[in-house]
Order: sequence, then structure tokens, then C-alpha cells
Amino acid sequence: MADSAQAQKLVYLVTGGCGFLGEHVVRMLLQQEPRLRELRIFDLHLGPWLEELKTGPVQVTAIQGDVTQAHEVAAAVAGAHVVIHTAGLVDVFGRASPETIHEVNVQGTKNVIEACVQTGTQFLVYTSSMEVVGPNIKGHPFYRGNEDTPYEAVHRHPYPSSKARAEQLVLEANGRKVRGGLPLVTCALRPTGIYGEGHQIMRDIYYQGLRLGGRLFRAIPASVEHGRVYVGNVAWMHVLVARELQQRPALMGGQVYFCYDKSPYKSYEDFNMEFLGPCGLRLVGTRPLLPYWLLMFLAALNALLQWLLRPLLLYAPLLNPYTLAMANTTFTVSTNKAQRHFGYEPLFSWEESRTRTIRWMQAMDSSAQ
Ligand SMILES: NC(=O)C1=CN([C@@H]2O[C@H](COP(=O)(O)OP(=O)(O)OC[C@H]3O[C@@H](n4cnc5c(N)ncnc54)[C@H](O)[C@@H]3O)[C@@H](O)[C@H]2O)C=CC1
Ligand SMILES: CC(C)CCC[C@@H](C)[C@H]1CC[C@H]2[C@@H]3[C@H](O)CC4=CC(=O)CC[C@]4(C)[C@H]3CC[C@]12C
Repeated sequence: MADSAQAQKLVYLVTGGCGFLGEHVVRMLLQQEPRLRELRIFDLHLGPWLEELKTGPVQVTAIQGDVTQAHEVAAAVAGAHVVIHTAGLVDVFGRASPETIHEVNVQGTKNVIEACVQTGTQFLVYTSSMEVVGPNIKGHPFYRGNEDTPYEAVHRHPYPSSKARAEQLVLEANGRKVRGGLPLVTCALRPTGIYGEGHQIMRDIYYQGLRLGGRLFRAIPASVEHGRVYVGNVAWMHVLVARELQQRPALMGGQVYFCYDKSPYKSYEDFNMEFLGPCGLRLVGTRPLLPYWLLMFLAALNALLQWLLRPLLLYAPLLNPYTLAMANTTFTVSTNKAQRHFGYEPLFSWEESRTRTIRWMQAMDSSAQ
């Protein structure tokens, strides 16, 4: 009894805990972190599903707040042992202004770092992105690269620029003295394209396919590989990194880790078909149906329409010059750094990740009917 009372002593804070990844991190912490006493979930929009978590043995505290507001962040961080900062504005479709993206992703991260320093929180895990590396604006392939692979990271789009700046701030903060004199220990996780239960873009593509009579039309050559990782494994990596950062601060502090698992290397569209296929959708064509120059033209047209229509309505289709470049540039990761540094092994096999995602899509389908 004394042992378990002593063991259950840690307070964790998850920012963005009601987002796609954040919800999985929250649930994973509750399942896999026995030392947890209190779990704080900080988000701009709190989900109703939080209520069901409040009946368990861990104190779950939901905090509605904005990372751009330093005082709200500081109040949430005070007294936490570990902060997992997943909150971010994920926008590559032009829905938000570059200023807003910067404010949330960069200023929000600065606020989290300063709150840790001021209140004495020693461990900070930041959800970065593969996009801090690439694909770059020159379309250079990154083929099965790792954390040390040289690559010319050049960003113009506000989302990757903001993630890169925020990651840099987090890594530079490693070693700063927090209140009480101990050093801040930080690290950054870089997921590739995350998939799994709750993935909004997969949902959008599914409904687009239904509108097109159960068909999707191949736009990108099958030879262009795109890195993907299952959300459950990304969440597991967060939980493990947060735990091990406390045990091995000298090794892990200031480090970056790609998030990886056993998901196969495929093109963006072929990978999606692993889930959309069993839900009745078909990918038409073994090669792209439209020439690339025409896709570029359509993407540019979408960007122009977005700009022209902005005073009247928000036009934000999936296809724009940036998303086309992303989907059309090989970017895959092959690394074992997380395994070497903190013993990470994926919790979910590829088969399980696939089955769980398909089950979620099928449930979504039947609830829509
Ligand atoms: N979805 C993906 O494929 C990838 C995502 N990431 C990163 O993972 C993190 C989570 O992304 P997702 O779960 O996909 O996005 P999401 O949009 O589902 O979740 C982000 C959460 O942050 C919250 N949030 C946004 N602005 C906030 C603010 N000002 N204050 C407080 N909370 C705020 C949102 O309400 C949301 O719940 C982000 O930092 C993103 O950059 C990294 C790599 C890939
Ligand atoms: C119609 C087009 C030909 C296909 C459009 C697909 C795009 C919407 C997606 C292709 C690649 C995706 C991005 C990639 O997985 C990396 C990402 C990392 C993040 O940190 C956030 C999400 C994303 C930018 C992801 C977004 C959708 C794509 C651009």
C-alpha cells in the first residue's frame, strides 16, 4: 500500500490533449504510466469524452485554455512534473493566417518553456514534425533517412517554418535552470504523417471518395514513398520518452527522435487504400490519371481561388501547391535511435494498426448512414 501510494506521485500536463494525437497520448498515459497521480489536459476546446476518464483512479483535470496566453499556460504548468506539449495549429490548407500559425506554434511553445522555467517543471517533451526537416521547397527526396541524415531543410510555408522554430526553441532550452535550480530537460519527437482512429484528413478523403461514386483517382506516382506512423505508436513513444527522460537526462536531453513503427513504405494514396479499400473505395489507375503539369495548374488555381474568395468564404481544398509538393516528394524514415536511447519498440504491429484504423473507419461509416 505504502509502495503504491509512493509510486502514484507524478503530475503530467498534456497540452492539445483533446486533439487527434493528444487524445491518444492522454489515454495511453492512463493505461501505461502507473506513477501518475494527476493528469492535466489543456486545450482550447475540451472534448466531452473527458468526462468518462474522471471516474478512474488518476485525477483527471480538464483545463480549457489557450497556449498563446502565457498566464493560462503558467497556471496549468505550475506543479506539474512533466509537460507533453502536443498543442499546435496543423494547417497546410490555408485555413489560418501565417501570423496565427506562428502565434500558436512558436509563441505558444515559448510560453510553455517559460512556464516550465518559472514554475520549476523539469521535463518537457515537444511534439515536433517530420516537416521540420522536409520535404524541402526544392523537392529533394529523403529516402529512408534518420536523425543524422544530411538534408537541406528550407521552408517557406508557415506550418513547417513554425514547427522548425518551435523545435529549435525547445532544444535550446535544454539545460536552462528552472525554479529551484534544477536543469530543464527537453526533447522533441518528430512524427511522420500520423494515421489512425480520429484522423480528420483520412475522414475527408473517405467522404470525397464516396462523393465520387466510391472511387479515388490516382494523382501521385506509386513510386513516391511517404512516411506514415500509427497514432497509437506515436502516443506510446510520447509516454515512454517522458518516462525515460527522467531516468536518462544526460543521454536524451536536447535530442530529437523520429517517430516510427512497422507501417509499410508506400505512396500517400496507396497507403490510404490499406484502409479505404476495405471500406469499399477503389483507387483508379496504376499511374496518375492527370499529367503533373496539369495538377500543378489545378493546385495553383485553387490557391488563386482561395485568395480571391477569402473576403467572402473560406475555400480550402486538399490540393494546393504545398500539399501537392508534399505528396509528390519521397520522404521516409528508417532509424532505430529511439530503440537505442530509450528502448522503444512499437506497441502496435502493422496488422493491428491497420485493423484498428479500418474498424474506426467502418464504425464512422455505419454511424453516418
Ligand atoms: N497529424 C499529423 O500527421 C502530424 C501532427 N504533428 C504534430 O502533432 C501535434 C498534434 O497534431 P494533431 O493531433 O494532428 O492536430 P489536432 O489539430 O488534432 O490537435 C491539436 C490540438 O491542439 C489544440 N490547440 C490548437 N491551438 C491551441 C491553442 N492556441 N491553445 C491550446 N490548444 C490549442 C487543438 O484544439 C487540438 O485539440 C501538433 O503539434 C502537430 O504539429 C506532427 C507530425 C504529423
Ligand atoms: C490531392 C493531393 C494530390 C494529395 C493531397 C495529400 C495531402 C493532403 C497530404 C500529403 C502529405 C500530407 C502531410 C504529411 O503527411 C506530413 C504532415 C506532417 C504534419 O506535421 C502535419 C500534417 C502533414 C502536413 C500532412 C498533411 C496532409 C498532406 C499534405
